[in-house]
Amino acid sequence: MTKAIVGVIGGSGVYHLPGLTDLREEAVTTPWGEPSDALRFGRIGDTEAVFLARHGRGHRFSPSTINYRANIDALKRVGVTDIIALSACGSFHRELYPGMFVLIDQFEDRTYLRQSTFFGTGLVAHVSMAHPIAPRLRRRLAAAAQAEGVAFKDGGTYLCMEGPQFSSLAESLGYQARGADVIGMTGATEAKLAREAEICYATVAMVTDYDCWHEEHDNVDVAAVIKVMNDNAEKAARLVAHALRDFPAEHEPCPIGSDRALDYALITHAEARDPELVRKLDAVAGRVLRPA
Ligand SMILES: CSC[C@H]1O[C@H](OP(=O)(O)O)[C@H](O)[C@@H]1O
Ligand SMILES: Nc1ncnc2[nH]cnc12
Repeated sequence: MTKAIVGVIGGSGVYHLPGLTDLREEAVTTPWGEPSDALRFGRIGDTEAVFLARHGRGHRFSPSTINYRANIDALKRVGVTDIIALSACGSFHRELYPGMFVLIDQFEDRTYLRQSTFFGTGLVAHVSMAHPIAPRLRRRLAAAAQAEGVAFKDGGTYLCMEGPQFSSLAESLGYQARGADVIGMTGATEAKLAREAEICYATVAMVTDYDCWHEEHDNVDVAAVIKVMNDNAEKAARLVAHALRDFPAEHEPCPIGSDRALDYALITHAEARDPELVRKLDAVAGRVLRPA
């Protein structure tokens, strides 16, 4: 049996997780460098949880300079099986208003300045990203939102831009026309790495603004995002606490195989693998790389 341990990644405006009991903090180092912050271990109900501030406390890292690989490796290294990612986002629909949550099920990745894979020369892997969000985890979040009376939309596409600047009007209208529902700068990179690390991943996209396309609303700025997030922090904490209190003790196998993503992904022949890269992958891919 694999014990369920839930990682919670807090984004803009979420640098702590209220409700974590038996709190303990540990700086975890990884072969990919330093995570954004120390991991904070604790529990909610009987469920073990680990909190990580994506941008670090004080918001030190920009979406392009976050060491996503170190963040995901660190969570994997301490046994995290499922990640709930909390993310602020802009909305492309009038009915997805600031304060509403979207349990997205798709990403479009338009980033270009980050490391979004653990693999490469010496060990090539191609995992499926057809369905980036773990459906069972998403259902748990939907049930928790429902039970807590939090307004949410079930499903949606998150367009992940590089940033750090917000979009131009032409870009915003273009993303809207191509069917994106919300926009942020972090989710797709994290989801790809979580999939490679065989961790179930689901995003709570919290709408903070209408980007810059809505004639009756101001163009997004940081102050607006943080103001809505401050108003929402308590709602997000309630949703997470509810989901964790109801979490099963044993990790449930993912129906789409997020937790076995490497079963058919490695293509480099054993004799052609770079031993140094194999060593770096001890936590992320140990399940399939360790001799039987
Ligand atoms: C502060 S506005 C832009 C910033 O907010 C979002 O952060 P996160 O996804 O970590 O909640 C967005 O992705 C940008 O990083
Ligand atoms: N409009 C927006 N664009 C990109 N990232 C965001 N995070 C919050 N609002 C955003």
